[in-house]
Parts: sequence; C-alpha cells; structure tokens
Amino acid sequence: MDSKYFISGKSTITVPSKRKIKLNDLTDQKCLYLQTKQLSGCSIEEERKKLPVFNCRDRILKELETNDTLLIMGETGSGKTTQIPQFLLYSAHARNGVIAVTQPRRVAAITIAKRVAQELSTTVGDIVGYTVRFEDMTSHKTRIRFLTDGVLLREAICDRLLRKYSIIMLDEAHERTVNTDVLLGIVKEAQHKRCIQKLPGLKLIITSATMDIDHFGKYLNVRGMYLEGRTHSVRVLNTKEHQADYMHAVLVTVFEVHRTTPINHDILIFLTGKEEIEVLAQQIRQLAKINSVGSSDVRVFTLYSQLAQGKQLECFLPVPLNTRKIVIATNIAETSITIPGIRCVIDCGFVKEKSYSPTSGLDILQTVRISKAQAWQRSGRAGRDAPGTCYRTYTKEEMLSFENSAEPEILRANLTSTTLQLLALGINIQDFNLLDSPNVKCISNAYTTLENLGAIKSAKLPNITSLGRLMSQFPLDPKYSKLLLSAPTFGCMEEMLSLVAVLSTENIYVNPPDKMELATLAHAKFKSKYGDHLTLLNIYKCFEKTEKTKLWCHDNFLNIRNLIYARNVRCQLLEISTKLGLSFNSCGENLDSVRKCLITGLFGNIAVLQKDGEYLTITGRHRAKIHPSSVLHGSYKPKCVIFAEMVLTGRNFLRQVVEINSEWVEDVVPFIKDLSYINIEK
Ligand SMILES: Nc1ncnc2c1ncn2[C@@H]1O[C@H](COP(=O)(O)OP(=O)(O)OP(=O)(O)O)[C@@H](O)[C@H]1O
Repeated sequence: MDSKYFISGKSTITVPSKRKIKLNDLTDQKCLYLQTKQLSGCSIEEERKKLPVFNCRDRILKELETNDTLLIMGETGSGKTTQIPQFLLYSAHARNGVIAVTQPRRVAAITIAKRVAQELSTTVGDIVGYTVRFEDMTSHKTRIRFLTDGVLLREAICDRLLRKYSIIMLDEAHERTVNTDVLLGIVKEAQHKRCIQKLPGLKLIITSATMDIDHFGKYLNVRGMYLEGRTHSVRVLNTKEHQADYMHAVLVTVFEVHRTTPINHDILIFLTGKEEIEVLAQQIRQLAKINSVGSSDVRVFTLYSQLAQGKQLECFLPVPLNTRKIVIATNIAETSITIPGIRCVIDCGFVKEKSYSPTSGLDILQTVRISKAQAWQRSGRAGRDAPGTCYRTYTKEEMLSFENSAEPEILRANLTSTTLQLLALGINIQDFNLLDSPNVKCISNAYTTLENLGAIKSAKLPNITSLGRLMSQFPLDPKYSKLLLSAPTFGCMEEMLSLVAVLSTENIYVNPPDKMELATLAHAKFKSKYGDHLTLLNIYKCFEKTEKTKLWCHDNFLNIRNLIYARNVRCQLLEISTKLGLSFNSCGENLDSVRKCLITGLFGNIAVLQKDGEYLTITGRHRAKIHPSSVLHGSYKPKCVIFAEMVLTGRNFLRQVVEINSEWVEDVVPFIKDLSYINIEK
C-alpha cells in the first residue's frame, strides 16, 4: 500500500488506495449530557466540589445509617469512585475497619488510588493504597484500599467474614465480571453472619453508571438510589454510512480531529486488541511526520492488558505543551479510568471477548459488537475534565441492533478457577445464590477438570481435597498451581517456579519492526529444540545470572521490565510455596522432568500431529497449526505437544508449544482414558 497518506483540501483526508471519507460523513447527532461549566483551571479541591456527587454527600451518609446495602447509580464521571470513599473516610461507618473499593481491572485500581491520594494530599501506601495481583501498595495506615475484585475474592478464602473491612464498595458492577458477581453473594453472606455473630457491621455499596438497577435491586432486596447531576457535555457523532473498514475510518477521523481542534484536545481511540492497536499506532506515527500541523507534535501511547504495567501507566502522564496525546486502547480504558486531557473519543464499536465453549471445553477469543452500555461508557471518557466529543465509526441505525448490556461473564466463562475458590470457601457453586445462574454444562466441565487435577475427590461429589486446598492458596489458574505442587515430585521446583513466573508475565521478547532480523538472531541463542517453555526458562536463567541486566536485555532484544516483574512474581510464589512446606529441588540440565511435570497441569492442552502436518487437540478435537511466533514453527514437527493457549480465529493456532513424549502421558495422567488417538502416527 502507498505509504503517503496526506491531508488534502479543507475537509477531506485521502488515504491512497482506499476510498475517501469526508468529514461531513460524520453528522452531528445529539447531546448525550447537559452542558455545565468547564472545570479546567480550578484547583483540585475546587474541582472536587463541582463534581455532581459532592452535593449528594449527606444523602449517601444518611442512607447508610439506615441501610446496610446501597445501590448507587450516577452518570459516568460524576465522582462516584473517587469521592464516595472520601465521604466515608471520616464517617462513623468506617470506624471499625478499612474501606475496600473493588475494580474489575488493575490499571483502574492503581490510577484511581493515585488520584485519591493526590486529592487527600498524601502518597499511595499511606491512608490510600492499592492491591493488585502480585503487587501490594498498602500499609497499616491504609484506610481506603482500592483493589481488584479478584484480590478481594482471594482474601475471602482466608476470612469469609472479611473482618478487615467496615465498608465494601463494588464499583463498576455493570461490567458483571465473574469475580464481582461472586463477591456480591460473598459480601451479602458476610453481612448476615457478622450480624448473627454480633460482630461489627459491614456496609456494602454497589456503584455503576449503567447497571440494570432492577435486576440488582431484586437480588439484593434494596431500592436503587440515583445521584442526579451531570458533568461535562459530550457531543456524539455517528457515521452517516456503514464503514466496512473501521481501522480506515478511525485513521481518517484522527487526522481530521488533529487538523481541526486545538492541540491540547487529546484523543482516546478504542480498538479491539494488541495487533490492531500496534498497527494503528505505527500508521499514526508515520503519518504525523508527513502531515504535521504547524509546529505541533503528536505522542502516541498504547494501552492494552498484555502491556507491561509501567508502559500502561505512561499515557496518564502529561505531555509537553504543543503536543497532542493520542491513546489507543482496548476496553481496558472503557470504565473507571480518567486519562487527563482527553477531549475526544473515537470508538470503533467492537470488542474482543473471551468466551468458553462448554461443548469443546476451550476458551475462544472473538471480536463482537459492543453493547449500548459500553458505547455510553466509551463516550463518557471524553467528558471527564471538560466538554468533549465522541466519534462513533458506526451508524445510529447500527447501534439500534446492539445489545443493551454485555452478557454477564459468568454465563460465558470457564468456571474452573471460580469453582475451586468457592469450594475453598466451603461453597458449592451449584447451590450458591448468584445474580445469574451459570450454565450447568460449564459447571460440570469445571468439576471434571478439578477432579482430573486432583482438587476434588469426584465430579459427582465435589469435596475439596487437601491438594485442592493447597492449589487455592496460589493466585494462579488451578492448572498452574498444580504445576508448582507437582514439581517437587518431579525434582524441578526451582525450574517450575521460574517458568510459572515467566508465564504469568507479559511478552518478554522485543521485536522492533525495523530490527526484526537482529532480534530473531539474538533470540535464537536461547532456543531449546523442545520448544517455547524451555526457551523461556533458558532466558530467565541467563537473566538471573547476568549482572548488567539493562545492557544484556538491550543487546538480546528482551523486555527488562517484564523480566523484573517475573522475578518479583517468582519471589511471591516462592514465599507461598515455603509457607505451604513444599520442598525445593532442581533438575539441573535434565529438563525432561520439567516437560513431564507440565503434563500434570496442562493435560487438557495436548495436541497430536496428524498426517497432513496439522495438530489435533485432545480437548474438543480441534485441528490447529503451531503459531508462527513459536520456536517450534518450521520444518521439524514433534509428534506430541503441550500448548499454553489456542487462538481460534479464521485459522486455529497453538501458542507457546513444547514437545512431549506421548508415552509419558499415560504414566503421568492415567485418568485420561481415551489415549488411543495419541498414537495415530506411530
Ligand atoms: N486520574 C485523574 N486525573 C485527573 N482527573 C481525574 C482523575 N481521576 C478522576 N478525575 C476527575 O474526577 C472526576 C470523577 O471521576 P470518578 O472516577 O470519581 O467518576 P465516576 O462517577 O466513578 O465515573 P465512572 O462511572 O466513569 O467510573 C472525573 O470526571 C475527573 O474530572
């Protein structure tokens, strides 16, 4: 494709080899919100007082005196997440314990904690702190603790009554993550038990801008409370016509906005995933050089879950004057967070959603339309600190066919991990009163997997075993906890700790597009002929032996931040393993033990080579190829492999693959009865 994109004429951007999109294809539709005063230029204290929620302080505190549970609905950006915990801080309700505020995503928990600490003129870790998986920024002084819903659920395993807390606020309840849904039931039960046992009370507050308040109200047996007041106006524009290529439509819109709006109006773009985001970031950077507007500059940031945490937080920092910040994100930026400076949102209208297929037993990642609630949340990001505009690259008519809200995760997720956590709490998921009951087949699949992992005695009589209890102590998927618990028997605990830590980390490879060959050459030094897992282990071992890690990572095209993160995760896993009394041993150079041990947890992810060169998976009997990013991609095709994940797109690919001997499978996991087809190629 011709790389010379350019701006031509007054209202048209032409992208050679593609059709033209005119600016007036984007027609002004209607205002979503009433416009109020602009807040910029005020001190933080003045800004806080102007937030709509500020006027509702007394009402909220009064309601809490007579009710143990509050269901609060208020506009996005009205101040629910940042202000309500501060109202509670010095109230009588908070005297007996910490205030917990859950978020579905770690980036939200971290950035909101920073903002609230700033508003209270303190530092994170003092009165205000956060806890996300593998990172705790709290102290004995912490009174308001932002944490992911997963972390709070894990804490409930140690203390089902959540005695540490006086108030629990479950924020962004409309997202309906499995963890928040389960927590609703757990906190309700804790309230009840604390009351019976005459322990200090526990208040529960559920907040959202777009939840189905009737459904929640019925389940909790409370009435909803609406917080009136709106923040800044957001002008919403839809395309006049259907856009077959939304990436193109987004690109055109970016440059039109860049050309026509003041340079301090930053842009937030919603796309579906890492690949799309990186492609668009590259295109914008290249085009910005050619199409510079006056002496202005653009800075492009990306924000998606696989990005290292430090990188994720970069877009929250201010950029120099005369520079426009452009953030390209997945739905990770859809709720809760405020990226300072954003005045324009461009929404592609799609999201990548993970769902579990109960028939095939596999997780599938697919791109689907967002819901109306998600579209509202996305547009809301444009009006956080001033009035803004949201460009939707889909028509108003198209939006009519969107669902009102996304399907609750509990109805489409793999429930193995949640089922085990609940069993550790003494709860059988089948008998637990949830907001929506999960699919029966998903539950029975979860039980079968847990039985095969040795976490429960039988899928028919799901009693947790002592191994299952140990598994629930690790903040990991049960498959990976099992690897750590089996490793001492295989004599490879040191190696498995390192491997599980690296697998819990985002990509450690750096592959700059302009230095691809050099990077491939550097990575080849660590290659294990058996596959990706042992290659990762080689890298981690060398990293630990190296003194000048920064230089070494640079020379070897490896991501130092992610490797340091892996080291930190390893320390924490080691700490838990020590507490559980696991023995530490190393297999040295005999890495066959590591490969054998992998079968104990990942037996569901075995695939066998077929005559035509493709692989057949043991679970779901899918045909797939080895992903090009694997070190096993190429001419040599092992007969039997274990993979970390299967990506189901147009073509199926196995990611992170390692060779195993088919004979080992019967020894290690004899309960897998139907192994006949493993020997097809013999
Ligand atoms: N990190 C931040 N930097 C600057 N301003 C912020 C930050 N976080 C919040 N704010 C300001 O506080 C306002 C209220 O944010 P808050 O997250 O409390 O709203 P909310 O009602 O919880 O929104 P949502 O429903 O979208 O989560 C924002 O609109 C913004 O003006």
